[in-house]
Amino acid sequence: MLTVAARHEFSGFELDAKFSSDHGITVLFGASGSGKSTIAHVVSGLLRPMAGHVALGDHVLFDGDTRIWVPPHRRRIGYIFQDARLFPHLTVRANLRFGAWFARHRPSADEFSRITEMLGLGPVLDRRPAHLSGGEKQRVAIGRALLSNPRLIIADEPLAALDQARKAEILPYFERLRDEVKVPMLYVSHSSAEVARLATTVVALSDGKVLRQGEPSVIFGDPSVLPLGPRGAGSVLDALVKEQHPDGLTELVAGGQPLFVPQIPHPVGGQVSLRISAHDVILARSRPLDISALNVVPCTITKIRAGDGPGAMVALHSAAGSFLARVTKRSIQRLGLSQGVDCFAIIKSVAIAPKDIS
Ligand SMILES: Nc1ncnc2c1ncn2[C@@H]1O[C@H](COP(=O)(O)OP(=O)(O)OP(=O)(O)O)[C@@H](O)[C@H]1O
Repeated sequence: MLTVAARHEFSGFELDAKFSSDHGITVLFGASGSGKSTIAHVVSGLLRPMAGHVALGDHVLFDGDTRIWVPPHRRRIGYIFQDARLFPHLTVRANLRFGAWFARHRPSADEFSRITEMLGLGPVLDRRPAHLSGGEKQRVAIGRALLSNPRLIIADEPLAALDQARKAEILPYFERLRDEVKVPMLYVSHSSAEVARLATTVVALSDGKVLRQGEPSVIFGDPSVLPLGPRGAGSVLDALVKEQHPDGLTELVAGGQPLFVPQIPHPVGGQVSLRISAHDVILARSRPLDISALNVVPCTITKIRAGDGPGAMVALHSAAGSFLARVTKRSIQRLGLSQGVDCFAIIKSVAIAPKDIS
């Protein structure tokens, strides 16, 4: 369990954040300048805050009152940066071993091959970083962090420097890390799509403070937690794969509600979480007939939040889970939408891309 309470001031910025996280991936999520990296630095020991308390389990890393301060190299924290930061003159194998050596850990041959296999690094072990793709470099950085036998891994925007194709290549490795490796991870991101796929817990930050903490489906179903503005908003639903249809669609079921998406490779019975962008949801007061969209979900409006511009965010509750819909204020008025009103959310199947499903 990671417990963080930190207060710090830079000129013009005040951090006053408190949260705790347990297993899996805890994502620090917020707009640029909200304090994500500052918190990561406090936890890793790169920054000593003015006051607070940081502990990993019963291991106190920092305590302002009792002046406990464990230096970074003694914290047993593996760090994954935006750029992989590998040693250019060392092979992949030597880079991986360096992580272990630096942490004074001697991984067994078994541990080494389990981790290199999990990250698909077998074929590149004898190459130098100059001969690796951006995605491969980042996989080596993940392996190096894991081989240092860490109590916690911090990944600071690990996908930010990669193009879309490389991002898609790396995301499944982080999913495997979350699901198969028992080391908890603190993951810094401002991409809501990334958060929706990876997060076990989201800590939403704004102006150096924790707005809310919770599961992604709860955080993204709340229109008041939009640190990135409406464009990044979307909800996360948990669903089961029900059937693969021969016309290229996969049928999911969420809380008894069928949802059709473009075919995904998951087996029938498998569990997935899917991100639905608030922009891809249309609202209707009555069930629309003769409509091309395949997903029509009965909902009740739980909250409406109007912005300064023409748009508004509508939070909806349905059997499938909580949704967000981005509509205009004019539509809200025209349809007579308000809290407690029943309506139908319409989602185009093709709006849910495979990258939004994990
Ligand atoms: N060493 C420093 N000295 C002065 N100000 C700093 C320092 N480090 C960070 N800040 C300021 O603190 C604020 C929070 O920065 P931080 O890097 O934690 O944000 P972030 O959420 O990680 O942003 P981004 O997504 O852009 O990386 C910013 O206003 C930044 O300019």
